[in-house]
Amino acid sequence: MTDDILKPPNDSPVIRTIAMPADTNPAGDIFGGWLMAHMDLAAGNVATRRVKGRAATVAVEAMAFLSPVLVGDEVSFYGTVIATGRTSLKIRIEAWRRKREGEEIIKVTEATFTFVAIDKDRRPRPIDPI
Ligand SMILES: CCCCCCCCCCCCCCCC(=O)SCCNC(=O)CCNC(=O)[C@H](O)C(C)(C)COP(=O)(O)OP(=O)(O)OC[C@H]1O[C@@H](n2cnc3c(N)ncnc32)[C@H](O)[C@@H]1OP(=O)(O)O
Repeated sequence: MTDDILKPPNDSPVIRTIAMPADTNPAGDIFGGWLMAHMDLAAGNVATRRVKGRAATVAVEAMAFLSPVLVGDEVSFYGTVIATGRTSLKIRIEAWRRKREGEEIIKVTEATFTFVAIDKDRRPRPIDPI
């Protein structure tokens, strides 16, 4: 097991929430789609701050689910901009779970989202350099 599976990022999470019974699949575990939606939201939040305006998801790279999320888990979504192009940017999102009554934290999934800064007509617009 590599170190990055054992330790979450140092930054504050973009989103931290509790997995609820309404978020489960028929087997009682949390839906993968619930995680994906939160990851998109977290990446969108990071993108919106970076591009100082609207941004749209244009692509998501492969996502593997490493560990199930259970009802009552605290789930934290961390996001980092890893590359910036002319109008697009790539954001790495990691999701980590903590059991309700414990301190152990486990990586659940990770993925790289590509967002495009868009204008009022929903067309790509250049991203300001930092
Ligand atoms: C009232 C408002 C409140 C706001 C409150 C904000 C709150 C904040 C938190 C909320 C956050 C929510 C976050 C949810 C975000 C969605 O849910 S968005 C909805 C889902 N996404 C969509 O509907 C997008 C649909 N796609 C499109 O409209 C068009 O593809 C786009 C995005 C406008 C791009 O148009 P295009 O003609 O493909 O653009 P093109 O010039 O070819 O390429 C532009 C850039 O994208 C890159 N690109 C294009 N396709 C790809 C691809 N497949 N892979 C990688 N890169 C690509 C290009 O390489 C290029 O990059 P740069 O070299 O310029 O850096």
